[in-house]
Amino acid sequence: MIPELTKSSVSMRDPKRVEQILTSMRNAGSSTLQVISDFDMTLTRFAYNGKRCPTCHNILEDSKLISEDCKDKLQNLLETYYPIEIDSTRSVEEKLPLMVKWWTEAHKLLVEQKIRKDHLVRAVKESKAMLRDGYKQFFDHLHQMSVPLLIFSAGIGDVLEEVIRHAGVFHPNVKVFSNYMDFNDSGVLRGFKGELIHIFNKREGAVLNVEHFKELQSRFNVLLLGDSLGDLNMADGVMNLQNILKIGYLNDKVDERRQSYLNTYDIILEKDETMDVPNAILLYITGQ
Ligand SMILES: Nc1ccn([C@@H]2O[C@H](COP(=O)(O)O)[C@@H](O)[C@H]2O)c(=O)n1
Repeated sequence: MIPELTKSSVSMRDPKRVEQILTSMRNAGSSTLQVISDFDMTLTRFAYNGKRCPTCHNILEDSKLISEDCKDKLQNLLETYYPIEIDSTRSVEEKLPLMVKWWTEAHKLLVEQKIRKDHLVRAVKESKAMLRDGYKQFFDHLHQMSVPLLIFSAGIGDVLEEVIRHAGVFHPNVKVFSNYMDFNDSGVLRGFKGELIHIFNKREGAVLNVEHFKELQSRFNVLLLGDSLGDLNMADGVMNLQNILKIGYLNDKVDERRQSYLNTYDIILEKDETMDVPNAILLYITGQ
């Protein structure tokens, strides 16, 4: 049906069900579709030439905007909490308070650095952040077909926006839910706006943004892209949901986590740094 689904990186728990969902979504047409995607390590690459690529937080951590002492502290936090984030032996209940602690401590350290809003452009430009291969086709196709793309990220909204603006794909059909920085009148970081979004509270974030989903009521078919089990809840605010196809990038600790991803995502992409499969699926659904 879609040749890319036979790639060696692709696994499916129930290929027949995937086929049924795809047929249903294609028959309903692109006017009924919305795409909801995570950002870090889903739209961005996990690794390039064997080296880890940065998340939104890492872009700041690696930049000249942060003192060496602060870099060490943020690195310690990463080394402590990232292994917990991806630990398949711990429950979400056990991880949740630890994730809140990680995000809260990291944001406090960033605020202490008195980061200037007008320096973010340069930090992104000088960073090693990379969108996945095929990103341009993904963003441009959704734009051409007027399909809304919601990027739902526990990263930093201001940095995320700059990454996609820098790549020339921040089209008007893109909306972002994320942690946005709060700058004072002089353009200096003084905190973060609204409720904290971390990887395990995207359900609450989705429900809080009811107005967005109300506007998209007629788009009852959802293509969801994520890289963590927390991303599975990103579509919880969608109204009149009829079909949802969940694609999960499995980037790290692949053998330990394969079964839980197979149980929860419809399609999993193991160590696949491309947008080939989402792009092929979008072309199919939109009848191109
Ligand atoms: N201080 C931090 C906190 C989180 N991260 C990573 O960011 C990712 C969250 O962003 P999504 O777009 O994937 O929702 C998450 O996977 C954390 O590993 C970080 O790098 N530093």
